[in-house]
Amino acid sequence: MFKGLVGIVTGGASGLGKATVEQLLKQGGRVVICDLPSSPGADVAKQFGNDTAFVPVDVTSEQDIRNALQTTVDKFGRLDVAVNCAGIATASRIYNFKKEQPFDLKSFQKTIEVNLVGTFNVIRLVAGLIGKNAPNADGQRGVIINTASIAAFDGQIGQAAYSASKAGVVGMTLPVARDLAKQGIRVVTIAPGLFRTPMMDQLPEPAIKQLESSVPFPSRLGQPEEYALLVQSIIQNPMINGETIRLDGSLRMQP
Ligand SMILES: NC(=O)C1=CN([C@@H]2O[C@H](COP(=O)(O)OP(=O)(O)OC[C@H]3O[C@@H](n4cnc5c(N)ncnc54)[C@H](O)[C@@H]3O)[C@@H](O)[C@H]2O)C=CC1
Ligand SMILES: C[C@]12CCC(=O)C=C1CC[C@@H]1[C@@H]2[C@@H](O)C[C@@]2(C)[C@H]1CC[C@]2(O)C(=O)C=O
Repeated sequence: MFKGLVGIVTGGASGLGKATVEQLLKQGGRVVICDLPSSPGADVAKQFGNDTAFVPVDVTSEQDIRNALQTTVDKFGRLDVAVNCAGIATASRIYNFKKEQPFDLKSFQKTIEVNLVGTFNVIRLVAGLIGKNAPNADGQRGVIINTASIAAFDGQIGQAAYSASKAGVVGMTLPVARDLAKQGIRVVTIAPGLFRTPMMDQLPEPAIKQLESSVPFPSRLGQPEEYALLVQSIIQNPMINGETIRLDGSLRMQP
């Protein structure tokens, strides 16, 4: 279905990103996995075979993303789709009254830097390469897909930094889609609810069970493959643009 399609997936060594890489490959695409040098990205690429490459990147670095784009062109000749999955989850209350300690500013800045600035950095750089493609019959040159979170809308206690970073991704989706509309590049954001990934696996099982029971239906954590299926649908459907799609089993997070 995606024969000839070339994608970049940030955070592609783990969780939602890794499932996306697998789905794109299954559909006949070729994929560059971008993830931290400390990630298992090299092993993951080896496991997936010749239609993948791993480029160690920090999404906040311009040079790293330029290197990834150069590898994409050298190895696969073009870029059609970029999926932003790289992200970190942090938690802290705005003020700890017992310790008389305000939220650590560096931690806030780091969360914004990776989740928001990193996503922006990738979008602004991949747009140039996708824009070089010849348009299809519909005028489309490619698609950029971002990952926010339902925390962008229903931020819980302790999520000021994480929610702000993800709300920033939601907020820039429409203006960036408008910026790139003339070039025929679509921009869409997915806001996942609770998904079973290494990010979530850090929690003790009883906490996971409790989180599962909070999802109305289906009352379980989402599977990374279900996120990847939405990525596939977004790529396939040319009318989806400038929108954030919740993927959450109708969960609305409690305070
Ligand atoms: N798992 C969940 O329930 C949900 C996840 N999300 C978001 O989905 C995205 C993927 O999360 P998961 O797959 O669950 O997490 P994960 O922890 O399994 O994967 C995240 C990947 O991002 C990479 N990464 C982190 N910082 C990076 C940086 N500066 N540069 C490059 N790569 C970096 C990590 O090395 C890791 O491989 C994240 O943005 C997360 O905030 C959103 C809502 C729910
Ligand atoms: C903070 C949460 C929820 C409460 C808990 O027992 C453990 C947690 C750690 C992982 C967090 C949990 C929740 O806030 C939702 C997120 C932030 C989760 C990591 C990803 C997450 O599912 C998300 O981004 C949801 O939108």
